[in-house]
Amino acid sequence: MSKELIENGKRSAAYRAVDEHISPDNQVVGIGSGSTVVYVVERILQKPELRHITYVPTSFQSKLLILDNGLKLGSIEQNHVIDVTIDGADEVDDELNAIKGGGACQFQEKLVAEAAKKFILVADFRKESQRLGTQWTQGVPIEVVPMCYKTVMNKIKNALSVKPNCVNLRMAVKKAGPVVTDNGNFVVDADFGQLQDPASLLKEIKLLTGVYEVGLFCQMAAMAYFGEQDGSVNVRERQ
Ligand SMILES: O=C[C@H](O)[C@H](O)[C@H](O)COP(=O)(O)O
Repeated sequence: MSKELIENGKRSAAYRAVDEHISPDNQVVGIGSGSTVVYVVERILQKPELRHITYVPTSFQSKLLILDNGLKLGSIEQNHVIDVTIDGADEVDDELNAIKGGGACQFQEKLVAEAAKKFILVADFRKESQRLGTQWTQGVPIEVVPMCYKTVMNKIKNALSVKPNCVNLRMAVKKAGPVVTDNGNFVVDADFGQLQDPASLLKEIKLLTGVYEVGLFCQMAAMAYFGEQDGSVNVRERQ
């Protein structure tokens, strides 16, 4: 798969979503995390009429993206109501359920998505599927409080109605030891194969003591934009 095709896909999805959902009437906009959202900010910067807007980040990466580009930074404490949040995804199904957290940002992302009147997903063609767990096979990202990571992993293996194929503590790449999130927690990736009922699985995992947030965003997005290999953008709308 050429990197150029993937980047073009991310860019075209992000540009279209900004064009259709962020307007000068907006006061507060949520900025997701990850590599696709970089193109969201790129498009915003091309529109001087969007400069007055306050942008609320969903991670340290997204905060830097806002600050380094001279946009107005806001916080969720100051802005409980957000006009629209645009974010990336690791996989999105037919009903606009999404797996998120490939970059370990799912907690703040969910917070900012929930505060938004409209939540929009942007992704390249690799993220589009009929059923979650088809394209994204690394597992559902689950943020856990460090002292309970072992007990949570055991409960995921033994106490849920769906048995996982494997459960891994996510390890850092350029640091010894586990990934540490922006909230000081660890991430466990639990592979359940294709998900038959993501909403029920989300509820079950969320109830485990020590779970901080689950990277399943069920029925939250209003629309998803996928940048395709031929340069077009496929738009899915929640029914
Ligand atoms: O934790 C990370 C986020 O959920 C990202 O939005 C997600 O991983 C998609 O990232 P990317 O746009 O880099 O594929």
